[in-house]
Amino acid sequence: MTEIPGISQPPLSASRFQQCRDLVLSSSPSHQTKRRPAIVMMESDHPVDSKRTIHGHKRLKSGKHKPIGTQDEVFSICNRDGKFFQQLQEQRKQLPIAQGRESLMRSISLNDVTIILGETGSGKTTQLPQYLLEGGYHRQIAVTQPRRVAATSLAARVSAEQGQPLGTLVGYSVRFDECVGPSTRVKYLTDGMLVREMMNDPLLMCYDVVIVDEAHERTLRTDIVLASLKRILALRNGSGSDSNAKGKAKATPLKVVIMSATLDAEKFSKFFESMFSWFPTNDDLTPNSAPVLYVKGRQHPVSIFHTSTSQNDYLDAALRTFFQIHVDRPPGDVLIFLPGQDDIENLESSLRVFAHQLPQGVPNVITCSLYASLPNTEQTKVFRPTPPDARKCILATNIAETSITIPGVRYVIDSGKQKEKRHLARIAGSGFDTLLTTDITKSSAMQRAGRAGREDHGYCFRLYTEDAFKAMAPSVEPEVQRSSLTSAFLQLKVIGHDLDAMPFMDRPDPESVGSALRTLWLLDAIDDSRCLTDFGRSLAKFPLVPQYAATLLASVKHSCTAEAMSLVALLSSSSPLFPDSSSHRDVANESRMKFRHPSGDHWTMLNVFRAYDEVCASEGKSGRKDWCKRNCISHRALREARNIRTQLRGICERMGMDWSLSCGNEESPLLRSLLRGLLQHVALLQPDGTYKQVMGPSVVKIHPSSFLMDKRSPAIVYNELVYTTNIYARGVSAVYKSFIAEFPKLTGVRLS
Ligand SMILES: Nc1ncnc2c1ncn2[C@@H]1O[C@H](COP(=O)(O)OP(=O)(O)OP(=O)(O)O)[C@@H](O)[C@H]1O
Repeated sequence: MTEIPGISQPPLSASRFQQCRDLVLSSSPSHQTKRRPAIVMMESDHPVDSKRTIHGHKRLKSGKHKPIGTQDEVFSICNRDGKFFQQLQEQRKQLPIAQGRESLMRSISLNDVTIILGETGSGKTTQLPQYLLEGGYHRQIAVTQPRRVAATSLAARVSAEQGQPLGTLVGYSVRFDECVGPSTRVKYLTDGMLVREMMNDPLLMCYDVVIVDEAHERTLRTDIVLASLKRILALRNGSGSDSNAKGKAKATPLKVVIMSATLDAEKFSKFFESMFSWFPTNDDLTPNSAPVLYVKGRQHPVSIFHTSTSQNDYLDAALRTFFQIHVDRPPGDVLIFLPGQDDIENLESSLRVFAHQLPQGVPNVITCSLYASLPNTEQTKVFRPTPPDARKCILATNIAETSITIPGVRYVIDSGKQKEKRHLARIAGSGFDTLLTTDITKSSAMQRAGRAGREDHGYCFRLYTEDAFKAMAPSVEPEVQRSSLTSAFLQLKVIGHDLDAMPFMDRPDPESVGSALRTLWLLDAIDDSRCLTDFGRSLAKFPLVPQYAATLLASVKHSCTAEAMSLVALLSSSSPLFPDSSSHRDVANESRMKFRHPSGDHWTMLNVFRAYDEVCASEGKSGRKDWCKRNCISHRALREARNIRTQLRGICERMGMDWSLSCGNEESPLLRSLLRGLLQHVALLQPDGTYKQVMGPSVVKIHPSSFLMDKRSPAIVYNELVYTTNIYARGVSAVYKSFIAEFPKLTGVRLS
């Protein structure tokens, strides 16, 4: 892929923005201090592939802002005789990939592995599965995506293109949500769900083709899929060591396609080339390379702008750039990439304030957001049509970066920042997860730009200089080298992989490997010889981190499964139950106090959940929301937790567990179950009032937000550590030392 060289072109015309900004900024105390000039943007002289643009594509007359692809809409447009269906077929023919259909199909039929490098918007993700479907692959085709919003929206779009309701011919499968039927042939699923499927079907026998899309993201699950596919190919297509599997599987070879717009194609090709030297082979096996095919061109060009100077405050820069676009540029929605939820919420409230004060004649602004912890129903709002007299502004994290098309988006504002999860395996015994705000990579920048220009000429405004772009790392460090490996290793054990021999594309960090194996051993998921135990197999059945799955399984022994299910659902929710409210912390603390339980945070959380369940029984949607608002509690977290609890109940039922076992208000059974999962998160009181980890070197303090009454309890269990000025334990409950003594793996520890 070519880098975009910079040139100096006139900046965006600033005059009208200046006028508008003066007007709106004057009302905001935080922006009143000084007048800043409009951001000066330099346009790149090579908009993304304008020369290779294929013209002739028209924006749909009837569906100018139609949210093609949202689940609600698909059912109404799946009429194959309808005009809309015909228009979609015309659109399909215009996509650059259509010209290469024959050669793609030929390459896939001749090779076990094909690597496709195609520009953003060339049609890879939506079209290739349909070509395969129409080209005689009779069983299922899996298309993996790193993110759930991409999997669900793509399935809906492709269903519409096939003229079928979603969940029939084309479906999706993501954690806690599935929409497939007996006739489903194309399944869009997250890479994590494919790993889950391998736990029941290690050779993926139900699939003819597995397409690994957006492989450049190198998520942990993508890397596991890639390594597993290598093994599966040897067994299904070659002559692996497992002769039984070979007999059954050879008649049904598997085709693998790896796709991305910004891939280090050579690295992937080499990875698969070494496939047959890695596995034992017979003479009849012809070494098979992985050809790289390039899909040239995109439908519409994207003009790229960089700021002329670096911006210290990307939120302020995004705000000004948005209004600059809004006032100066023709219609089209705006997609702003920001690192995280906090930034999105901050910018959204500023945008709303300023949007209310726009001069007459300037279109309205509608804001909506898109981030991982937003419930599905909220996420799909971004696909809704924008009224003709308004401009939509979507504030998103990098979950909107790859694969998705948001109809109507013509402008992208890229902050150049992202949140990156890192596991610091060397810290605090069991390791420690942290979220850092970091600069994005070149590959991300190109993907972000690619979200514009899906339906028409697009524009991408980067809030960083061209030099900063050039200095960016080409691609992201693989997640396997910076994430906790505990859950992934448990899944690999269940699939039957030998961890030491697993052909990862990049070797994981040895410290993280050690830390993951230690955690699995402590949980009794693996034995002293590292073999998977029955308990470990049961843990893997839950879509939870193994620690919380262990708590849930232990709750049967302590007769508190109903409470444990609610607690782990809350702990697994992606939003915190008690959001930080620095501006009115005292009010928040006071209103939450009525749920306080003397034993600490876990029972306090449970009290909230119980009270919310009662509210749900008597109140409608708005009553529930009001109740949460009054008590300064996150409605989102509770709603998500209720959904997770329902899923867990289903799994418990399938496993023959009695989920109705309740301990009432007796606190010990739940705390003992919790301890079973969080053995590595136990600390003992020291004479100076701090706590020393039982299984790690760190001295920790109880986080100030904790509801624990006795801050000098002899022993505590906690959910996580946070690092600020000190190391704090967050989500804390007091436990008896006698509980800790119940665990033989902790007996080396002096408890008195
Ligand atoms: N939900 C949708 N609504 C409207 N148009 C869509 C939708 N999904 C896809 N398209 C159209 O199909 C084109 C190809 O999309 P597709 O996702 O297949 O491209 P891609 O090559 O996989 O791009 P990327 O690498 O960015 O995912 C888009 O540029 C857009 O014009």
